[in-house]
Amino acid sequence: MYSNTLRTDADYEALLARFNTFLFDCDGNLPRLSLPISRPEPPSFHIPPPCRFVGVLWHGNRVIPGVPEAMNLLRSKGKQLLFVTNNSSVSRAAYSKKFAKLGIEAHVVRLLPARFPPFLPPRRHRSKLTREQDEMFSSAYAAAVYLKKVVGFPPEKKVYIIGQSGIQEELTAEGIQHSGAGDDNENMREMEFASLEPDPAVGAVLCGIDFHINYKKYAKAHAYLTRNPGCLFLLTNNDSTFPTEIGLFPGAGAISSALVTSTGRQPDAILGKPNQTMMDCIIARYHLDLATTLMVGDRLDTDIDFGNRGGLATLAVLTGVTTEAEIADPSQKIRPTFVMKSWGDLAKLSEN
Ligand SMILES: O=C(O)[C@H](O)[C@H](O)COP(=O)(O)O
Ligand SMILES: [Mg+2]
Repeated sequence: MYSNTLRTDADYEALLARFNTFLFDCDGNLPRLSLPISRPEPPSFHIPPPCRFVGVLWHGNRVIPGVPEAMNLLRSKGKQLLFVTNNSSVSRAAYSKKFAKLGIEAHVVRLLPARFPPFLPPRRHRSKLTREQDEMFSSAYAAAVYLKKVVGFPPEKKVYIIGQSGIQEELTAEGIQHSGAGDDNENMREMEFASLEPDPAVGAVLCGIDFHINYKKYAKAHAYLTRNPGCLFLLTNNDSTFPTEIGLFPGAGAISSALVTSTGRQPDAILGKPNQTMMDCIIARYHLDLATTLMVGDRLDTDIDFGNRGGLATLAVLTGVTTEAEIADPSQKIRPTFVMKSWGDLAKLSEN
């Protein structure tokens, strides 16, 4: 048993009294990605064998019992909620659809479509949220802000993307030109190397989770990274695995490792959890008081390490990738401040 496992109403009340801002991990699955659930919703909440939940808030297309009520309780007490995901496959706006579908209130800015021409969008496309009201942070957004604000990426240069629409839309929203991603989903024909002539405008390769990865994308990224040593090599995140409702599959880190092998280069920056670039963005954007901010996640090597390194208290839930035995293991180097069986357990307080 871990020394600081919360289980009683008094434990939960003390947690709410101590913290004002709650950062939540979200987890991989999204509507278009999770496997279609053909059977009708079972009357009771049934966890299909052989896997457990895969996260903090939801399990595939099903919200973890008690989570919406627990989140409403936090909002009723005036707490600040932020959602932080390493999943770069879709934009933050797409996440807002998932939250709505699962009954979790989340204030997420709406982005322009990836192909939107670079002029002022019509009113219907402009988000009504201010940046401070936006509650969603993704590794794709962190990468776009890093390129814009930290690198000062030249407007005439392009980013070659191994990844999906999430990265395209976040780069477009920051006015950064890009190529690759879905444009290269169709693999090259045998030995058609002449067609891979690199685009001289490319000044960075940005790699994230890509469910349509192929040799053409790897060949183009390899060419950019080896022919021009000045070409930046950036990862949205390097999670080893991607969590789904039927288990773990290769993650963004597995996708980018092929480029590390072929180019002999290490990434110049990795933007997602547990790396602190995203944490620095969040702390600066929301002027967080670290003493009253809690990071809630299910993975020790990303969520909990992210919070620990950022100087936050951390809470590991047991509805995801990490088990209590792993946390309690004396050799475990990444230790959360607290452990809870499920974040949904907090809903009990709203019944009082
Ligand atoms: O491989 C990945 O990209 C990650 O496993 C995945 O997206 C994690 O998402 P998070 O748990 O940070 O919401
Ligand atoms: Mg997670």
